[in-house]
Amino acid sequence: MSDFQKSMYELIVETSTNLPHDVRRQIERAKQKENAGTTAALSLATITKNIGMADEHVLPICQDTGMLTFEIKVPVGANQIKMKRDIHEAVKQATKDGKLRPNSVDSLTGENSGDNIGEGTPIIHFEQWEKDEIDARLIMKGGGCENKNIQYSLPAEIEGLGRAGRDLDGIRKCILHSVYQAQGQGCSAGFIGVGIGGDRISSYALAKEQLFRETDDVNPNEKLADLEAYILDKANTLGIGTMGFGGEATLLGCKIGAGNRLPASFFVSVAYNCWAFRRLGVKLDPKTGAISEWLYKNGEKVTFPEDEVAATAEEGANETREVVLEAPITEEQIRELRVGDVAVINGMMHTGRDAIHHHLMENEAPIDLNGQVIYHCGPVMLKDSDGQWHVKAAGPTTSIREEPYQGDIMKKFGIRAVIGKGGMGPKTLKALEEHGGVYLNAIGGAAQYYADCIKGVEGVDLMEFGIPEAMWHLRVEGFRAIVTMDSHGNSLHKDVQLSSLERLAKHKEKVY
Ligand SMILES: O=C(O)C[C@H](O)C(=O)O
Ligand code: SF4
Repeated sequence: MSDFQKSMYELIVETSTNLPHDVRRQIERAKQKENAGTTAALSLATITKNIGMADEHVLPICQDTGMLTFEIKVPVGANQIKMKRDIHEAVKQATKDGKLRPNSVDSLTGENSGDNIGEGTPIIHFEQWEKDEIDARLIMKGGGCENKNIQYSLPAEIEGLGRAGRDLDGIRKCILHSVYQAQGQGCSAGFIGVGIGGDRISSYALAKEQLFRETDDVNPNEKLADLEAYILDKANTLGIGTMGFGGEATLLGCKIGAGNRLPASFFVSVAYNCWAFRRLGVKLDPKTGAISEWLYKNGEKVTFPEDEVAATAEEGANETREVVLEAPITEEQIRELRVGDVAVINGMMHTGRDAIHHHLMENEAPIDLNGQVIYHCGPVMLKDSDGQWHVKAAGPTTSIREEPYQGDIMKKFGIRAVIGKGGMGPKTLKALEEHGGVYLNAIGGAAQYYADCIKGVEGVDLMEFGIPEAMWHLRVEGFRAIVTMDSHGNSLHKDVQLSSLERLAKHKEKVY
């Protein structure tokens, strides 16, 4: 099986860089629904441009290359120990080549292993079957959408929907609520896999398993097929939209599986996957380990036009105001910004995510941050032979994790703008108002699109936190992000959350 390692390397690279055909078709469908010129349409155009760029340059679609999970079916007698070793080598190589971000972090020390190999990572499941061939599938599910997974234990009281009992209607309420509670934070429009029954663990496993179904298949169980169609239809009336900016496309796929449960337990588990739905598979010759067939590549491969972002921006030009910002930014400049404006950033910005925010609470900053822009981002970086760093992927990370720190840090260091995704909460909103700060929402997952705006890496501090968590000093040009929280107490996120809750409550009445 000399080719097995090579095949696994190909599977990893392809999964990270080339979105499956069925996923592309769903994104295209969502695009048709959005009205040209709206923020939702502009965001979707950025997403599709990013998909094209990743494909063309063979680079990660999103900088968070996720928790690598391999599901492998093998004929009797296959050497699983050797296969596991080969997968580890392939993962290390793909990390070295910038196709994967080093994503394996020691939970106790915080140390990043640097090569994606660590206690429990990557996840590899083997199962024997009676067929002669090997079937290897891989899903790379990012941390932001993983954080939006949710598990319900019925009966339960569901926000907006009331009592959910141990029946199909109770299940319906849980699933609808799961989409509402994710808002835009898992980089909507997303896909969900649902597991009904089992114990807590197998229920979640069943949910994740559903994500391996083709997005346009039909559930053989009629009741579940009906529920899937219902959820897809109704979730798209919630008005959460792409990145939670409001709009028509909130959910792109819903797949539900059911297993038996214990008499005393009734779990409904939901695995939320962002639009950057990276899962592929291959069939392999068991003797050589060579790829004989790719999975999830049947039907039309939609490719997206390159110039659509510019065209969509133009169509919306009458409704949105563009403001150019370059650090150091003054309080007056910030006070002029309103929710809905598009900020175009030139000059310097500095990355800072979980470890940096935690660090800055207690320590001084490594550089003067007065009037500066902080970017919630953990990029994929590669060093060349001259010791110069290059950005390989650099989209935003979920900002809400910094909610306990952000306001204090902005005030302490005089930071004027933070860029991230998914929005922040009341504490930050209040600080923006008091201090004169702004929150800018970049398009989650658009890691190639933003990497292209980064024209130079001027340095790095706090590398001891690992590549994704270090503070990178980046020089950018034409980096576009939308003002979604301003210094006048306005928050698009708050508004969308409230209006989507009202819409959710319309589905309170019994359906099943
Ligand atoms: O870790 C990241 O870079 C992003 C993460 O997947 C997120 O969605 O917040
Ligand atoms: S940043 Fe968004 S697109 Fe990327 S892994 Fe996280 S949730 Fe998915």
